[in-house]
Formats: sequence, structure tokens, C-alpha cells
Amino acid sequence: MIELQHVTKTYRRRGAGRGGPELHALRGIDLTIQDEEMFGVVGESGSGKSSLLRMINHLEAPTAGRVLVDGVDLAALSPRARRARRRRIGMVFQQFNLLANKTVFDNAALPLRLQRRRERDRVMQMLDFVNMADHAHKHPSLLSGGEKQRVAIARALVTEPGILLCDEPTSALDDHHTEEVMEILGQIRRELRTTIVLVSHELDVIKASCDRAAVLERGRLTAVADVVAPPPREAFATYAERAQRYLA
Ligand SMILES: Nc1ncnc2c1ncn2[C@@H]1O[C@H](COP(=O)(O)OP(=O)(O)OP(=O)(O)O)[C@@H](O)[C@H]1O
Repeated sequence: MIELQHVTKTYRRRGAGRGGPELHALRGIDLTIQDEEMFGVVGESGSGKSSLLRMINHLEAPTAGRVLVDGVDLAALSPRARRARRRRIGMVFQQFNLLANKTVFDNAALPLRLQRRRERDRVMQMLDFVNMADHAHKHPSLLSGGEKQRVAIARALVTEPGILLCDEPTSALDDHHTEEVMEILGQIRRELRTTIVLVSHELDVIKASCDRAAVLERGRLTAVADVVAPPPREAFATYAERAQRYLA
């Protein structure tokens, strides 16, 4: 379970020195995310979505309030214990953040290598899970955006995290690759029983995948909505066919 208890995050405005004006990115957020939920976070640009996500793995520390993950406050741990806990939380980003000079395999293996673990089977298993095992020897420059994101997901999962944080994972992708990535996130949740927190400004993506979603406005939590799934979409053979039907 993830609990945010009256979390506030204040930044010094970019370029402002000490004593300069402050920017309130999050204001008094109270929020509980249950195990195995697919939980959305929506809001306009600058509303605090990424800041909220980065609180959960303590990439950012709250200015006030507490963040508990399975009852543990990461801020109260030693740096070493915090690092160990953080490994139980995976993260994927809009821009994939793959290393260009490493193969798909080496990119996916990176979190294990950092722990001096060589578990080839585990890496291949995760690449297989995201349907990228056949591309293991390739470099990222040869992959489509959707394929890159699938490798980034395999990398995030390789240490078997109980929580996966996704920061705009489909925002750089076209519709087809967005569906592919969202299908995989659904599969992760169903088969690996991972709790997923999904930040997106794309309401369609949240509606199609999440159980509940937090709505942020200028750093405040304005609602936590129970998401009602949309009616099944018509299946179209091609993007062109769908575009024609949608636009007409
Ligand atoms: N490290 C930082 N230093 C100063 N200000 C920051 C920092 N990180 C975020 N901010 C500011 O905090 C506010 C919230 O930013 P955040 O990135 O959390 O919002 P967001 O909803 O994820 O936006 P976007 O969708 O554009 O990524 C913004 O005004 C942003 O400029």
C-alpha cells in the first residue's frame, strides 16, 4: 500500500536564489493507493503529477508530510536501507532513457548489474514478457518508440518490483504503440500482480486502463475518481481505417 499523508512539496523557483519566491508543486496531498491497483494521476502540465510520482520512490523528498510504502517511510531510513527499498519500486519514463551504446539485453540487465547480479535467464524472461526477446542483441537506435518503451519496462521489472511508477509512458508514442504498451502494463498487473501508478495527461489512456485516478490542479488533489471503463472500441485493421472512421 502507498500512503501520502498531507504531502507538500515546495521548490525554490528556478533561477531564484536563497530567500527567493517559492513554488508550491504539491499542497497537502492525502492519498492511499491499494496493492495491485492500476492507479492514474491526471492533471494539466505543471499540476504536480511528476512530483507526486517521484515522492513515492523518494526521488524527491516531501517538504512536509509523509510518504509510506508498505508502512515504511523512506525518509526515515538510512541511505543504504533506502536504496534497498527503492529497488522494490520500478520506474519508466516518457523518453525511455535507454543507453544508446548498450544492446537491448544489456539495457534490460542494467539494474541487476548495478547489484553485481548476473541473471541471464531472468533478463531473457522479462524481455520475453514484453515480446522483445528476439531483439536482445540490437541497439536501441534500431527500435521503434514502442519497442524502446517495452525494453524500458523489462528493465524496470527485472528486479521484480512490487510497484511500477510510469511517468507519461505513452506520451511519445502513436496510437498503435500506445495500445501495445498499455496492453503490457495490464498484463503486468494481472500476471505479476504489480501495483501500477500511471501519470498521464492522456485521459483516454487512463480511462481505458485504471481503476481509480487522482485529479491534480495546481498542486492540489481535487478528486479521486472511480474510473468507468469505456465501451469496447471498434476493431480496425489499420490506423488509416480508424482515422477515417473517427474523423468522418
Ligand atoms: N526541480 C524543480 N525545481 C523547481 N521547480 C520544479 C522542479 N520540478 C518541478 N518543478 C515545478 O513544479 C511544478 C510541478 O511540476 P511537475 O513536473 O510535478 O508537474 P507535471 O504535472 O508533471 O507537469 P508536466 O505534465 O508538464 O510534466 C511546475 O511548476 C514545475 O515547473
